[in-house]
Amino acid sequence: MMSVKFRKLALIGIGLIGSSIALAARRQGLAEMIAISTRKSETLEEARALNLGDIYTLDAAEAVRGADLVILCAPVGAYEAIAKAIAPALEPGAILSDVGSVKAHVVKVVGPHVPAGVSFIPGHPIAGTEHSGPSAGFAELFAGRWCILTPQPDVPQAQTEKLAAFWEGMGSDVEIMEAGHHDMVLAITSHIPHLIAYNIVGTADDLETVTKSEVIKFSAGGFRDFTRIAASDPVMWRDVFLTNREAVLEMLGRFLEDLSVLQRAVDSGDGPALESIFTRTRAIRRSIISAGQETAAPDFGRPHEAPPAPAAPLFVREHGGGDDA
Ligand SMILES: NC(=O)C1=CN([C@@H]2O[C@H](COP(=O)(O)OP(=O)(O)OC[C@H]3O[C@@H](n4cnc5c(N)ncnc54)[C@H](O)[C@@H]3O)[C@@H](O)[C@H]2O)C=CC1
Ligand SMILES: O=C(O)C(=O)Cc1ccc(O)cc1
Repeated sequence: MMSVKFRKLALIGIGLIGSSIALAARRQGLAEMIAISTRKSETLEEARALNLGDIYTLDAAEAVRGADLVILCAPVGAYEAIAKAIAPALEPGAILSDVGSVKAHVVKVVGPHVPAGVSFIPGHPIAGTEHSGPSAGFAELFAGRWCILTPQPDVPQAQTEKLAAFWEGMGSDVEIMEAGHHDMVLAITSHIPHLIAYNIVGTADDLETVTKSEVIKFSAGGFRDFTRIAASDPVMWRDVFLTNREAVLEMLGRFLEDLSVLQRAVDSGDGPALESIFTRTRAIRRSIISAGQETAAPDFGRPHEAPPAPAAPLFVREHGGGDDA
């Protein structure tokens, strides 16, 4: 594994992800100096009290001046304004990256502001929690987790390798992907699951026939898991759904079709259909576990192998189903 040390790492935004990068980069000796910039002075003071960096400033351009690695760690909706503000201060030879949960939008709004000679390599660590803010971070967050990089066409290979070495230094495995494809993959594996969690917790809260105290008192494991996800940061997730609209709507369409298959099976008392769907999904969960991807409790050190893809579509839709339905 290639080892790397950046001269000055600038983190713009210092919540869960920014603070985890600061802690991991310092622990692993991946940067000589860490500059931190936030929008609000309270957050900056919180970061200073936690001793997350070496330089603290409310001026993002000042943070990136002289930096050879700049990582945007704010909600995606703030990126365009940040890109405009830092563009004149970015040094030739620097790497500009980010950690946002969507990628095509980031390429679209940040890309036009990137000066010549700066390598723009958007990224996304597939690691997080439902907590937010500078005190939520921890150095082990990225260990054993994937980080997806989406290098832009004219970026020198050596720069991508340097950024990959940085993430590997924090314990991640790196995969290179095209931004639009990333957004499709994450829409189904992360964005739709969050939407479902926000919805089910809201629905349960709105019921008249079942009281709030009954929901709390009798919430079984499944519902509790949903409430954890539904506690995720509202601003960050608002921005995910505003900026990955197309991929989310495409996957949501598929999801709703499959949900109506289940609805019909319940309505008509079709036991064999229900059992067959549940048998397939149980096998998928077991294949993920046997590949070492998931454990019963959160485990930040687990390895990750892609689970085998199911051989056939899980749901048979009325119009015949199939991958391109
Ligand atoms: N929370 C998670 O589990 C994961 C989040 N991400 C991505 O990481 C990014 C940051 O997320 P978190 O650290 O979880 O959020 P967070 O809410 O913990 O932190 C965001 C930080 O950004 C800064 N900020 C907020 N608004 C800003 C603005 N308008 N201009 C400049 N700075 C601003 C503040 O310092 C704030 O503390 C997001 O783009 C998100 O999509 C990626 C992987 C996992
Ligand atoms: O807390 C959880 O279960 C998550 O799903 C964390 C997460 C949230 C957003 C991302 O873009 C990546 C990972």
